[in-house]
Amino acid sequence: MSHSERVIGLVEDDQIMGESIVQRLALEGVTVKWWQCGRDAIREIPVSKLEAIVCDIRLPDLNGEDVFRESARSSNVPPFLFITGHGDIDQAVRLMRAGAADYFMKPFELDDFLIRIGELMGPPPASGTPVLGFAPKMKELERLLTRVAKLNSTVLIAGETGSGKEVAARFLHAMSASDSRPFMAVNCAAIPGDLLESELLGHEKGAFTGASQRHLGYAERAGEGILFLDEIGELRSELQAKLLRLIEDRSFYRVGGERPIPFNGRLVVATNADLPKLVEAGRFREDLYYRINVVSVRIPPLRERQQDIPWLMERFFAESAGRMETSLKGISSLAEEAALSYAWPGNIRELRNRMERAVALGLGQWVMPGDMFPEQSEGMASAMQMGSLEDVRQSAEKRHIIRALLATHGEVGAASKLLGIGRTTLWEKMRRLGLNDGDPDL
Ligand SMILES: Nc1ncnc2c1ncn2[C@@H]1O[C@H](COP(=O)(O)OP(=O)(O)OP(=O)(O)O)[C@@H](O)[C@H]1O
Repeated sequence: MSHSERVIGLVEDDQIMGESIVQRLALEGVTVKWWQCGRDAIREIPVSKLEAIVCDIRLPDLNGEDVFRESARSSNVPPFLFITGHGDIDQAVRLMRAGAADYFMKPFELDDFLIRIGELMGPPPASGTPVLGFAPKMKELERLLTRVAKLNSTVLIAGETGSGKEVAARFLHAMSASDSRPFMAVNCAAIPGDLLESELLGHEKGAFTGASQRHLGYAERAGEGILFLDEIGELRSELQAKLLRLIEDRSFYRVGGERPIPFNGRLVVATNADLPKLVEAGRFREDLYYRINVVSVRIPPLRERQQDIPWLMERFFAESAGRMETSLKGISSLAEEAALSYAWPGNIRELRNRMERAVALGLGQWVMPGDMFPEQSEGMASAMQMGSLEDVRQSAEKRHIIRALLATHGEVGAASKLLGIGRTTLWEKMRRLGLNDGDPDL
């Protein structure tokens, strides 16, 4: 369990028990607000933003049940976990019926107790500002990568070109405990095949003509950090075998080397190819595929997460406008609409490039569709003018809903209030406009 900057409450008068819980949770990155009597707890719980409360049943002034019932009056009561002695078991059961989350009978194993608290707290909340995207799929991906960052297994990131695989790998690195360690990115398709081995694994002096000095490869320079291999599907078969050995033995040989070099890093690989198909075609080793496919995540293409389009447009606009002299003040709604109806085959990279170009060349006050899509501006303008009233209404509605979702960090409930419609109606509209992934709770 690892929960940074998370706070739970503890109502416990026993000094030794209290201290051991506080210290143990501190090791897990959880801060504990500790009260030694019931009245103090009742007063402060409602204003303490707690994710869970651990409460002894016997307290010097009140009973744990009083603390629970008083706190339960507030609308946002965190889950209560009671600590009970043998004599209190009936009361603990009654409290569970009244809505308490669980109880632990003394004496208990602290590790089991911590696991239960971890379950009650749930995964860490996604931070207010998403890094990878606003769309529910991207928020889920962020949560998944945050969890995976704590492990040391190989991660396979699949996704179309330009969809943000490297950005996701860097996010994983930033979320891991070793974020101060190296992140070594290697694009297997960009380095000529005959050079890739020595770039990746290094070489000894004299290993081949021109090898005048020993060279440390990316795998070695990654140290205990991350070795990110992009376009893994492009790896030649000899190198596939060497990579398999690196994963299995956690060591490798520099070209021309006779001594195995330990690999202490974490391997993260990415592909835009369909690896199972490459395996079927005999172009990618099946054993290597299974080795790298321990944890796999897929980055959805931009067309499957339209909520992210206006958000990314604004980010890239601000970025480019901050770098260049421009008369532009912002993005027109027509440009936003055009971007929402475009398929983005080059995904985020294409969006970034198009926005950069628009800012560099745009002459008016607002980025217009023609600035972003010069190759089809005429066609688009006429398609827009000729669109049916229903099409126009739908695209305006879609844009407005996306704006509301952006303003409320993707909270459907809050967005529905902003839009003055019911949550179910908004949900239904989002489904119809292709703005959700089928999970009504997101
Ligand atoms: N969430 C994001 N926020 C801002 N920019 C992003 C995001 N995701 C990707 N980008 C930008 O989009 C471009 C492509 O991203 P990235 O290189 O991570 O994609 P990729 O899937 O690894 O591409 P390729 O398939 O070519 O290897 C980069 O300029 C990157 O900075």
